[in-house]
Amino acid sequence: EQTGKNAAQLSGGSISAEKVQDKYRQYWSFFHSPKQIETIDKVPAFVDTFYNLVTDIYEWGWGQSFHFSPSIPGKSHRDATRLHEEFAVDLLKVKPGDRVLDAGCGVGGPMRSIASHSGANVVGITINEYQVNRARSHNKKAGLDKLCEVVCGNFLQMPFDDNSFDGAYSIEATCHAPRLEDVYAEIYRVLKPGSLYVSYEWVTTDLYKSEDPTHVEIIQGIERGDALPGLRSYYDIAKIAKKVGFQVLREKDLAKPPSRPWWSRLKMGRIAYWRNHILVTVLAWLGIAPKGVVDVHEMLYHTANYLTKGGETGIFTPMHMILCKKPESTTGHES
Ligand SMILES: C=C(CC[C@@H](C)[C@H]1CC[C@H]2C3=CC[C@H]4[C@H](C)[C@@H](O)CC[C@]4(C)[C@H]3CC[C@]12C)C(C)C
Ligand SMILES: C[S@@+](CC[C@H](N)C(=O)[O-])C[C@H]1O[C@@H](n2cnc3c(N)ncnc32)[C@H](O)[C@@H]1O
Repeated sequence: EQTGKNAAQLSGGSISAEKVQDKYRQYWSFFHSPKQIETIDKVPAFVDTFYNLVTDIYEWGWGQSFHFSPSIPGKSHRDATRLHEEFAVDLLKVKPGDRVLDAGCGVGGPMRSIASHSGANVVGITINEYQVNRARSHNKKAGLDKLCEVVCGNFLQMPFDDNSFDGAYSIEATCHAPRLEDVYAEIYRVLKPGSLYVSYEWVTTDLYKSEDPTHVEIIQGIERGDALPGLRSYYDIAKIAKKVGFQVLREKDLAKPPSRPWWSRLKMGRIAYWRNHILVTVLAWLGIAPKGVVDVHEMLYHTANYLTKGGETGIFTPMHMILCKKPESTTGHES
């Protein structure tokens, strides 16, 4: 992580440099014609395009774990991130040698902490091929390629056998699914009976009021800057988990006090964003970084502001935790 991306290596993921700007326009066209985003089967391709555009900037400006965590006084962001990841796998009660699924693994930051902490074998899946290559290379560098495997695929139709995992987790990833029941049903299918699944969900909280235009603007800003087909309410998560057959063991918004704000890291970065903006603009002007990178960086800057407002107003959380169990006997679903 310390020797990660530098600005001169910014790219458009698997998109060739000259097409980055077009792909950025295509990304926005999803929001300009809402019908497209409602066409559920187009969402994975739209999410893939998004991650081609942002993966390098995320790694460069945030690190290898593409998620938030509550800040912890006296601890670095890196340690706070790792503890948030270890908390997830501790809930799963897996042992060394068990096989654990990471649904939506990014470039594998969480996978590596979780494998080292638990000794379990982690299999990650991501829709984005560029992330697969980055994750594999990081796993190798970290000496964790024996414990960590990465597969390119869609978590709505996973290339894994039924009942083949001893545990599963998803960190800030299932928010990209147009219908949460589809990804939860897939995770349910691949888990062995009696195994646990934990997810950190992006949701609107009970403070969100759909009749308040400021609230609507913040939530739309988050959706547009983060490739989300539509944020769900916290209220729907457990209902959907039960619908696909899970027993819900625990549910908690990990952002609520006494947790410290997850958005303070975003707020503190204001000066860094300006420095980054200048750097990206100069690199694009010199022809070193692809042209569209400047637009993508600007979009992320605005997204950071919407996310901060979502955190400050309390109408949004990126860490609504749900812990589920696939029953030992799977005949008949709970209502
Ligand atoms: C879970 C998801 C991603 C969450 C976060 C990892 C990212 C959300 C917004 C991102 C960022 C915003 C501002 C960028 C800044 C302008 C740039 O200079 C450096 C990178 C940023 C800080 C960037 C880093 C990652 C985020 C915090 C979603 C997609 C479901
Ligand atoms: C915000 S990133 C989080 C990554 C990782 N969990 C982390 O915390 O670093 C969301 C991830 O979900 C993946 N994803 C989104 N939709 C997907 C889909 N339909 N199938 C597989 N992966 C998907 C993205 O490719 C990305 O890797």
